[in-house]
Amino acid sequence: MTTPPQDHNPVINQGSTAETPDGQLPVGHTLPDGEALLSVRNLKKIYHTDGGDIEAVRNLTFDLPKGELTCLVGPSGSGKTTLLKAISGLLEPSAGEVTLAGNVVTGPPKNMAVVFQEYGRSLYPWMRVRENVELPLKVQGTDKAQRNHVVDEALQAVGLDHVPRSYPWQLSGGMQQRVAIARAVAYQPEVLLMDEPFAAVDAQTRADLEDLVRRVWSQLGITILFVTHDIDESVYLGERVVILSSSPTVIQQDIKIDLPTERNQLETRSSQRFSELRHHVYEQIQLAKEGFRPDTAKAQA
Ligand SMILES: Nc1ncnc2c1ncn2[C@@H]1O[C@H](COP(=O)(O)OP(=O)(O)OP(=O)(O)O)[C@@H](O)[C@H]1O
Repeated sequence: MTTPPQDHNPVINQGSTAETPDGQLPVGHTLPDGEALLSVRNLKKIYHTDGGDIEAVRNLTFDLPKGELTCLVGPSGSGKTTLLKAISGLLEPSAGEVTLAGNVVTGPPKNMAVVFQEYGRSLYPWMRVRENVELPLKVQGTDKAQRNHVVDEALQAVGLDHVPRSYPWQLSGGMQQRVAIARAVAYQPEVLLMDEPFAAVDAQTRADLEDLVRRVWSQLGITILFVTHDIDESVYLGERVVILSSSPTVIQQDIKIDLPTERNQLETRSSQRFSELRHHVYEQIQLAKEGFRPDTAKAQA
């Protein structure tokens, strides 16, 4: 694997001193002007609670180029959801900013869609599958002919074109999550954020949904940021894995995943490279859990 060029000026470098495999990207690296679709700059989030302030995210910087599938992985409670909510405009950052296609995010942007873990709560039970998928397009004012076309395509993409008239509660958990993905895809977002979307489904369904996400990504060219605490999932899915430190979170490492674009649950997961990458990410998460912090390690160096 070749090490990518490191000539992007880091705004900040929260870099890890831990051993890393080839292909590690400079932490906190930024892309030249105009190359990033999504930019996170010095993002900080402090929750003010009765029990005191909780700093969840600390001065985090990274870029997502258009069309990349990136996984964010970190220990439980590290701040993954907080970061995703701030990126999606659902949570106001305490400092720093997020820009999407050059525009500062101050609320949920039109060209972004989010899929959450709780598919059961994200679908309207009184609406049929088709109506659920169609709803955001209706709200957006898309005309009926175009809506029909886009909804058909989205249902087909997730393999649910045979149940358009079912209600969500008539479907399995995995099928409901596919409806949520179809709805996000039908909306034709530039960026799709996914927050542990498969945490509540069984292992076999999870594997199918992972392949579905990669298929949708390669067919439609959407930029995807996928949050997970599952190390294997992050390596299998991502073209890049951003590892978060424990709370208050900073980027611990940023790794390019040099597995083939065509992935297969059996072959890819049993390949030597998958095992090496998985091993590396696992070690980093263990370090994070033990309290290793790239920012303090650097200060002490
Ligand atoms: N609404 C809130 N008010 C106060 N503190 C919060 C709030 N939401 C999250 N936190 C705190 O911020 C930190 C990060 O939480 P967050 O849910 O973002 O982590 P996470 O990595 O998504 O966790 P998990 O993997 O367990 O879902 C934690 O210390 C959490 O207690």
